[in-house]
Amino acid sequence: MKISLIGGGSWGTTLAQVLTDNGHETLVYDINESAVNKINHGEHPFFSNHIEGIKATTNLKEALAFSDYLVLAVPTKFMRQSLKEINLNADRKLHFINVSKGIEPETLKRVSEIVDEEINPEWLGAYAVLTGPSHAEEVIERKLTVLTAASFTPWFAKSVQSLFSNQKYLRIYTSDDLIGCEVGGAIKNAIAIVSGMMTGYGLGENARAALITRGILEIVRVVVYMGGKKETAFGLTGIGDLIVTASSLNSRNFNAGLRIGQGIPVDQVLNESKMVVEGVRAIAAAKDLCRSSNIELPIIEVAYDVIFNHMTVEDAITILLTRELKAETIE
Ligand SMILES: NC(=O)C1=CN([C@@H]2O[C@H](COP(=O)(O)OP(=O)(O)OC[C@H]3O[C@@H](n4cnc5c(N)ncnc54)[C@H](O)[C@@H]3O)[C@@H](O)[C@H]2O)C=CC1
Ligand SMILES: O=C(CO)COP(=O)(O)O
Repeated sequence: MKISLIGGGSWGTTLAQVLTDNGHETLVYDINESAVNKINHGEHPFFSNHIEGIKATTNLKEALAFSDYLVLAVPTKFMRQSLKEINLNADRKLHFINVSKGIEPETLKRVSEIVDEEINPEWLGAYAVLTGPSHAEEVIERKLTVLTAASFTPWFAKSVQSLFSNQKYLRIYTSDDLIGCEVGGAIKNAIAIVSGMMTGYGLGENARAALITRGILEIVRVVVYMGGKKETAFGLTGIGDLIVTASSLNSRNFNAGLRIGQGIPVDQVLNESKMVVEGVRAIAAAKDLCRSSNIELPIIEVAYDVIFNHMTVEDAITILLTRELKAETIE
């Protein structure tokens, strides 16, 4: 098959390599000319790995003419604008596979909802999210990875499953819980930033295990509040992705938190990150949910104060430790 990828960053280019490995033809669209040139010269724009058989363009019309299947791989901050441009240039039904992880803080919308709002029903075909524990740094080296393709449209979840699965290093499960998968993938980034902060501040593995355990419960609460299934949060797209992101130096979110925990000012950390740190917007979105609902997200609330209100990591930890003592609840 032919598949176009919108966004040729760390993840978009890596997934183009997966699809090429699987025998498909790919065309990557990116607004960054230097990234496009690198891809056309067989270089990954963000890693030192060579890539093979992938073409790239800065011309959106060319990418839309190439395929009816679009992989959406731009950071969620640019997603709405990118979809507006796709809608303006579309001339037939398109099927969307979103691989970005975030919730729009201004609207609390998931990517599938943004697609529904921005793409004219005439051009809107099927939609799926492909998500789970997957650092691009490992996938580009063809290290074993397992993901989930979720859609309200069963044939499309299966179609995404067979496009991306191979018997060498990538296995895809399907799910019908689109909401749970989208929300889990977004909120785990918030907890991953906190994990980095704690590590940067000097806490150890005991603290990280506690954070992952209590953090997944905050993810469950947001998933359920937004209409997803609790069980989904205990699968690849929730706990699986949280484990990999909250404990790896490959994670942009963990790394940003690490530097904040070491005392580097938040603005400096975010300005110096060459790649997207999605968790900052996830923290803002989840904090807003807290304000407008009665869900309890103590970890995300202190993370918000560290990122947006100059609270120190030390004070954030003190706030968590001095909460009222109570029985352990797993919900
Ligand atoms: N890097 C990773 O390991 C993984 C990333 N993701 C998610 O994938 C999404 C993208 O992340 P990365 O690839 O890491 O980001 P990145 O920062 O490496 O690359 C983003 C790319 O998008 C391009 N871009 C920005 N606006 C655009 C537009 N309007 N049209 C076309 N291209 C545009 C940029 O030029 C850049 O090349 C994020 O939501 C991230 O959470 C998901 C799984 C793994
Ligand atoms: O989503 C990811 C791994 O599954 C990538 O996480 P980071 O954006 O923190 O690198």
